[in-house]
Amino acid sequence: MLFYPGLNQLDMIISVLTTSVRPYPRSIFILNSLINTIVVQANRDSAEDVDEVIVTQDATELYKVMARSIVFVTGNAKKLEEVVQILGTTFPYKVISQNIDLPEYQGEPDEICIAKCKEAAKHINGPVLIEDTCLCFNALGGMPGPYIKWFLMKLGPSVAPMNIFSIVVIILFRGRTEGQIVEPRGPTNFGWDPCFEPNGFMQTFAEMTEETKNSISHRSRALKALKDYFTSNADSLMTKK
Ligand SMILES: O=c1nc[nH]c2c1ncn2[C@H]1C[C@H](O)[C@@H](COP(=O)(O)OP(=O)(O)OP(=O)(O)O)O1
Ligand SMILES: [Mg+2]
Repeated sequence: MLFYPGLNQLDMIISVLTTSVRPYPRSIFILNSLINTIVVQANRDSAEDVDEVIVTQDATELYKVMARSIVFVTGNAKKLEEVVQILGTTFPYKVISQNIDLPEYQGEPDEICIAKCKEAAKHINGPVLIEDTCLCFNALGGMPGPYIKWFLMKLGPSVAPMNIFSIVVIILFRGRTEGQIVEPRGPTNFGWDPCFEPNGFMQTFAEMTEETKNSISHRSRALKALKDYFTSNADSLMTKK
């Protein structure tokens, strides 16, 4: 069961993240018992797409490893690249990626994230992490916000200068970076990066090094909150029923 009625939204999402102990696609878990029988569990028919094989003598250890995995569901390769970089090696859960183009929902950012998370959890049948990015123009009352993807597709990364802020909601951890919309400068390989100049910087996101963008971006701020939370609660979350 993925969602529990009666819990608040954050608890619901945390439940999605922590309660399943099923094996995930692209991983094979081998329980190598003391009498040397081997049990292989996988979600796929074939073992060709396997990312890693975990061998353990101990069923408890196996379930711990499985319970510590989260599938990041996104169709956006650049997001994945940044999330992996920002979370680094100290995040207490193993992040496995799955390329699924989830529906673009309508509504407030939190509602969109919850709908997207439920849909992702249906595909994965286990703990998932999703992200939805909003680019909000103050002068337009926050629009296009979650609909920025369609604006980008129709207009490209070039929009009239005006004050904006951007919000990323990752699960329900939020990160926000304020800045200006400027004439596009820098590489055009990631969304609206060329036309977003964060306050206090002379460069657009696109012109910055990855390290600089990742030190101030909406995404890194949301992921820092997520990481802090999961790092300080790793043991209790892992055993939460
Ligand atoms: O740091 C960023 N810098 C520049 N552009 C960005 C950034 N982060 C998201 N973006 C773009 C991608 C998409 O055009 C829209 C958000 O839509 P959003 O639904 O969150 O992303 P998506 O559909 O590409 O991937 P996903 O499969 O995770 O939903 O803003
Ligand atoms: Mg999307």
